[in-house]
Amino acid sequence: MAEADFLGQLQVRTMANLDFPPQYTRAGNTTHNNEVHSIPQDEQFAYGTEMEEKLAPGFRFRAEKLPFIVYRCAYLASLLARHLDAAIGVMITASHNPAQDNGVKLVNFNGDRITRRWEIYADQVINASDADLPKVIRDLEKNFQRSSQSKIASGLIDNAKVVCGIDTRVSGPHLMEAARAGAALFNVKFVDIGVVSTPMLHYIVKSFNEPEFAEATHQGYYQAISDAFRKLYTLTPEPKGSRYQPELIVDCANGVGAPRFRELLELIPKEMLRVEFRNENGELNHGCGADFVKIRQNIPAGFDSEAKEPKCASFDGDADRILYFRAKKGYLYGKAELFDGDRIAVLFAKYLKEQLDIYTASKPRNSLKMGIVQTAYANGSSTRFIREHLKIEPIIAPTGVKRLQRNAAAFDIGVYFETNGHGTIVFSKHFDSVVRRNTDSLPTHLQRLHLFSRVINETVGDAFADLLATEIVLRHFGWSMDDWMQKLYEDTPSISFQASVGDLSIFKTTNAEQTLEEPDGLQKRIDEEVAKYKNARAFARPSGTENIVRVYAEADTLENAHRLGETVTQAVEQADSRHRYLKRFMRFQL
Ligand SMILES: CC(=O)N[C@H]1[C@@H](OP(=O)(O)O)O[C@H](CO)[C@@H](O)[C@@H]1O
Ligand SMILES: [Mg+2]
Repeated sequence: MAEADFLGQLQVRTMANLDFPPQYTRAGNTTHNNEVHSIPQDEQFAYGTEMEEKLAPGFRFRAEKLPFIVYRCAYLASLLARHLDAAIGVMITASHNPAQDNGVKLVNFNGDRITRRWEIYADQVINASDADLPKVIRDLEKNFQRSSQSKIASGLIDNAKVVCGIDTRVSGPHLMEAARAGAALFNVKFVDIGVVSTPMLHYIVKSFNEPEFAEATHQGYYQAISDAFRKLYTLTPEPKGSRYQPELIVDCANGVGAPRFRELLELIPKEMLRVEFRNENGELNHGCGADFVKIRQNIPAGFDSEAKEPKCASFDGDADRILYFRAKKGYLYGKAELFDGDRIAVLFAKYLKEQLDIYTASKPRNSLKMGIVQTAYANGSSTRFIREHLKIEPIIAPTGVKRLQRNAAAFDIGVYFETNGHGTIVFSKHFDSVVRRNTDSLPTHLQRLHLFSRVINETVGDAFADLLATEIVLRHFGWSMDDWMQKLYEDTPSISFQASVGDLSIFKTTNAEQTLEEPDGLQKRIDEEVAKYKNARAFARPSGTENIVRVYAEADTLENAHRLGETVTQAVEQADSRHRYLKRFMRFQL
């Protein structure tokens, strides 16, 4: 098409006569059960926030709000796809939240989150009134007209596409149609990849844009990860006296883990790994799933609480988090003993370090640098183990996986995990050039590093990939669950509290959220309390997702951790009331 024609078309298309399907407007917003659920213009939304990034970017609400939001988000994805001439992802999920909720987030060309600039565009597009939307869109498109035109004119538009996935919620298929309509607004190809885990969507988007990475389909993802697992398995003989068990039970949270992980496992022979599935078809995230297990420290629904089931793992609803657990001995009411994100991270790091040390011994000048990133919530014993036994200084990053990932990206091998089980490993270009080469000609330790890096989903934390990686490493060490619990470190007793406060903004932290700069005097009080206990640590930080201050405390015994946590919570609440009192007093004075 001649450039002038295209320009003409684009101008016509982006003038105010744009045709929006009424069911995806604010006024006509229609839900999956065909009810009109209008969204008033004064209801405003935030994808990210202007000042500070949201911890969980995207939109997440009751599903009935979402049709018009998904429509507009998919339009924005199509604009980005056209601008970059690349595949862009739209994931429709509300993760571990209740079944009635849903959400949407966009995935950039490389499998990463979209940039800040695009988060701000998302807010502009979603918050526009129905009447203003054509103008908002036209103004936005002006910024990209040149790049889109020159690519189109030179015939390079073929890579632009919107790739959309949903989780298992009933509202999903309807929202998929809203996304299809949104992408059609800009005539961009739409690829419906159906019910997938969030990490599969990230992986498939990256695969579309880097065809050498993997084939961009469900099967391509299964194939790439299971191939690496099988090859690594053959390079991983079990040590003498091994107590490793190649079987476990998985809590699927009644989510996407059930159908998709079953398919992945079809490519792994039963003698390598046997998985029994639980919670496949019930109510999503209800009494089960990684978030439930972590917060309640309870055995999920569908599991025998009498310790008959030795090795269990739990996914969340969209399978981007994983925890291992087993029934805690001696508890009648189904308490769970957790093998959390910290323990998984340390297990991976110990394995990787072992392979790396062999490499470094032979090539001292061409070393690969490994780092481990945790948050302040990481159990103090895990941090000490990393420092003292692995001889690596762990980095403590502020809460939110993207912040961990950013820190991890500074290393050749960057392991990052949140305690709640969301994490993965990222690898540098230098790692690629040294390790990800023709596998067969490499010495065993490098082959292992290569294959391990392929079992892992480096785009984002992935419950399936993290499970397979954990099993390989347990087999490598010949470890049972007992060994995994006892041979690394013993968790320091810890407890979390929530303080409800009037104004979150008076709590200002520094030092990766471990120290309070404001309100004045509060940190000094916390320090004085911590000093009263052995092996103790405590901090308070405003949550980034809820209107509460979270308090975390650790000490030599659970009773002491509890006492410390309680005192710190009281101190936080007192600081809050004092602030409220002063504010009222000041108003009175004026
Ligand atoms: C203690 C805790 O679990 N915090 C969670 C929670 O953040 P808060 O800022 O603590 O509300 O939600 C985040 C986003 O999902 C997650 O990354 C983080 O780990
Ligand atoms: Mg999730």
